[in-house]
Amino acid sequence: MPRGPVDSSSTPRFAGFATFARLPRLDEVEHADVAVVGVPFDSGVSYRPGARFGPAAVREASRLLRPYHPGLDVSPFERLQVADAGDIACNPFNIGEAVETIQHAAASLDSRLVTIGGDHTIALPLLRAVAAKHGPVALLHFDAHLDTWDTYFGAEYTHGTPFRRAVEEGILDTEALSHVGIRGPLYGKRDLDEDRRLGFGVVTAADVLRRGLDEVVDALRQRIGDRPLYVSVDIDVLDPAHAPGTGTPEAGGLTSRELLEILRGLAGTNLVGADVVEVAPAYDHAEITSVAASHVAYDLISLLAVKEKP
Ligand SMILES: N=C(N)NCCCC(=O)O
Ligand SMILES: [Zn+2]
Ligand SMILES: [Zn+2]
Repeated sequence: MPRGPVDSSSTPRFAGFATFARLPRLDEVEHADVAVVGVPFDSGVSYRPGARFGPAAVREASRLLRPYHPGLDVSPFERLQVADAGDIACNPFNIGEAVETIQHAAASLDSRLVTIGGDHTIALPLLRAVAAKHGPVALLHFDAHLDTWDTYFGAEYTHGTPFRRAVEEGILDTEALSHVGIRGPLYGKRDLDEDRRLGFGVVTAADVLRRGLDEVVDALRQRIGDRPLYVSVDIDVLDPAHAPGTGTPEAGGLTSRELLEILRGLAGTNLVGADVVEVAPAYDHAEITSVAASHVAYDLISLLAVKEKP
């Protein structure tokens, strides 16, 4: 029987250290099927800094999560041993070194990972670690931004470039790459052409509105099939009204309800790892963004649990 969260009906949920969802720490359990790990790194950002404080904010906001997920009909912490692995400590002054550190720390954890960022740079080393175990993976990328740009100021590893690097490195299955929630001004039309050339399909934020959730989910599921799937959620996929606490906000985004419904539509896919990135609490209000991110992480864990359902 897995060790679950602290019981909030006997110990007030606002008391004690904040682990994700009040789960045990990794060193308190023998083995974890799923580990929640923080990566407090934001040296790859192109605008507002502050996502280094994301993991701590999401853990704090996750105190109110409860153990049963009615939408997916699963108690994820009963079905799987889930534990909080703490933070990967990486060099804030050397992005290349930080990328290596994150890759090796992720690879050394013997659990499926749900990672809390940190800026989007961290998706690259996380994907490297996943691909080392599963081979090239399908990618479902929720974001306002393509994040397939080439370089910023000549830098290869930034929060706007992880998925171009990942395609170049051959760690993504280029038959099954999708962005969801794309919107906002670009540098030029070429951005879209190059993104398409890399193999990505785009579901814009407007598509979610106009085509509707069921059609979007069906199209995404068809593209994913039964391939091993990595889900990367940049919280700025949400409208700034739903996620003000982020570094590169863009108007016209998804509601948190739409995002959670799309995630729930992924039940039964072969999810192998996920991240939630770009929570920058200094720009947040009333924990709007970190609450949304904690629910996204909870849904991702629940998807992993549903997958294991007999
Ligand atoms: N990955 C995030 N959040 N943002 C990328 C923005 C890149 C830019 O400044 O154009
Ligand atoms: Zn973004
Ligand atoms: Zn991003």
